Amino acid sequence: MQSPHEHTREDLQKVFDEADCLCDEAQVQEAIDRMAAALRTDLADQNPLLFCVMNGGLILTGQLLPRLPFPLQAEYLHATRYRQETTGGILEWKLRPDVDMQNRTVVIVDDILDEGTTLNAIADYCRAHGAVDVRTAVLIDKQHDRKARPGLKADYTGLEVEDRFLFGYGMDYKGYWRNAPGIYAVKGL
Ligand SMILES: O=P(O)(O)OC[C@H]1O[C@H](OP(=O)(O)OP(=O)(O)O)[C@H](O)[C@@H]1O
Ligand SMILES: Nc1nc2[nH]cnc2c(=O)[nH]1
Repeated sequence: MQSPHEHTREDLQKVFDEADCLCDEAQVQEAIDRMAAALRTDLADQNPLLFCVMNGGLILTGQLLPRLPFPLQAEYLHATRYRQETTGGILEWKLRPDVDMQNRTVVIVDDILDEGTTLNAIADYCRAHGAVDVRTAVLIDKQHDRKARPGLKADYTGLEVEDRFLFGYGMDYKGYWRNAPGIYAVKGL
């Protein structure tokens, strides 16, 4: 793995400056509003247990939670498949959830459903640990035919985006630019 110091501030700024903005902040905010409305309709009386999938799910979770004004329990877990690379490998658990899921409605919140392996594995883990209803929520669904199962979708999706390497709103470019205020595609990727 590269040390962060191998990426200079100038190089990282160039990645941002040359990237294509696929969805601006207003579009992302509208998408989060729509997701929150659907979650309120479906889950307000379910006392759900919501997991933020670190690190990428951090921003979506942080922006969804204040839009969900009903009793829910918020926790986090950490699973990674890409580390700081642009292609995925085997799912690695960095922190498994440490909370009783027996008979709970669980909502898993992540930034992106790409191939779907990460969300599938987390959902299976929650069901195996007693969750009775597992819902998945992602800001981005990347459009291609490499899904872990044909037609795989999250229960709640913010935006459908073309098959490029993306950063922003939680998604990283080599550990950077999770803070980019929109959905960006790296030039040439
Ligand atoms: O649908 P998939 O092909 O499985 O990819 C999606 C996953 O990839 C990213 O995580 P990553 O492993 O990069 O970890 P991060 O959240 O720390 O960036 C993203 O946050 C999702 O969890
Ligand atoms: N940052 C980032 N992480 C991902 N994980 C799966 N696909 C992507 C992507 O396009 N960008």
